[in-house]
Amino acid sequence: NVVHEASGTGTGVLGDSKTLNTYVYNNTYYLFDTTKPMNGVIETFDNYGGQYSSLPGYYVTDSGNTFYSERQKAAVDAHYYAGEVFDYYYDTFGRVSYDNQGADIRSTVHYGSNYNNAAWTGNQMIYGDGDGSTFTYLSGADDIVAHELTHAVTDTTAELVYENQSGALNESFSDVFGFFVDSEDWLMGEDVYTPGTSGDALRSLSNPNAYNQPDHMDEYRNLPNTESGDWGGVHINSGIPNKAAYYTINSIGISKAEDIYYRALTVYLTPSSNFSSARQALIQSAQDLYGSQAANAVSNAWSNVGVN
Ligand SMILES: CCCCC[C@H](S)C(=O)N[C@@H](Cc1ccccc1)C(=O)N[C@@H](C)C(=O)O
Ligand SMILES: [Zn+2]
Repeated sequence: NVVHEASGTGTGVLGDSKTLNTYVYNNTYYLFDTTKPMNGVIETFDNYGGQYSSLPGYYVTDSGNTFYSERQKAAVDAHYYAGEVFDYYYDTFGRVSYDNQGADIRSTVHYGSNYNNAAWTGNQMIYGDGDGSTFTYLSGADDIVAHELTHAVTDTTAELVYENQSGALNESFSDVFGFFVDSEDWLMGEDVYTPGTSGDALRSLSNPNAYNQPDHMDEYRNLPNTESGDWGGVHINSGIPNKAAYYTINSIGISKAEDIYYRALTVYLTPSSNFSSARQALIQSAQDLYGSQAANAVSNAWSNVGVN
């Protein structure tokens, strides 16, 4: 409520300064954003690598509403970018939080030990610190935050099963909306990937091959549906739908593409959708919204990656 709303400042993972929506109570400021519609709050926690508690951990607080410490950097970005992704879905599609019902958006930073990953647990986002070589704090990249929060959108809409082709689609939609939120480049995770090396990334939508992903069905990797098989290669075969998205966006533009991807995800896709049914869902969404020229562009994009 308004009497407790406050505006703080923080230093992000990359050393940048950000304004934060905070909450003040008993002279303590919390990373707790109550500014969004439908009473959904955005709240950020630190669980100290699980040393003292499981999830979510402890609210990130500061006595001066100034979140400048090294430890607070990951929380500053997790909090700020969660708000940015909320705003993206609300401003672009009118969607109120990931469930369209104003669900609270909860993040925990400093998860695990040198954890080179981030995830949606089914209830909240978690961000590792990285090992300092492969990754630095993973919440420092807005495309990663958008990737994880899009899993929550997928889980409340298409519910694409996280294995094989439906799982690769699940991963791809998270990457594609990561691009839509951070559409300055086709790279994924570049802001926090290999802090010692510039210009590289974990994945590329424009050139999946550059990071050992297939970009055509001829290169589809039939991996076992096990953890060591990346659940049938969900992070590998996502290169194919990612490349189709690259072609689609290049031919019809970001604005039309994001509407088509959102409609496919929320209206047509189902838990067991495969690449071919995703192609059909996107063609139908394009036809519904923008007619046959856009529908043909989508069809061509998927033909270019060998999916018909
Ligand atoms: C529980 C473990 C599996 C969860 C995988 C999460 S959803 C995921 O896909 N995380 C992203 C993080 C990311 C996103 C964009 C850019 C960089 C990194 C991911 O791709 N993780 C890779 C490292 C993986 O799990 O193989
Ligand atoms: Zn993912």
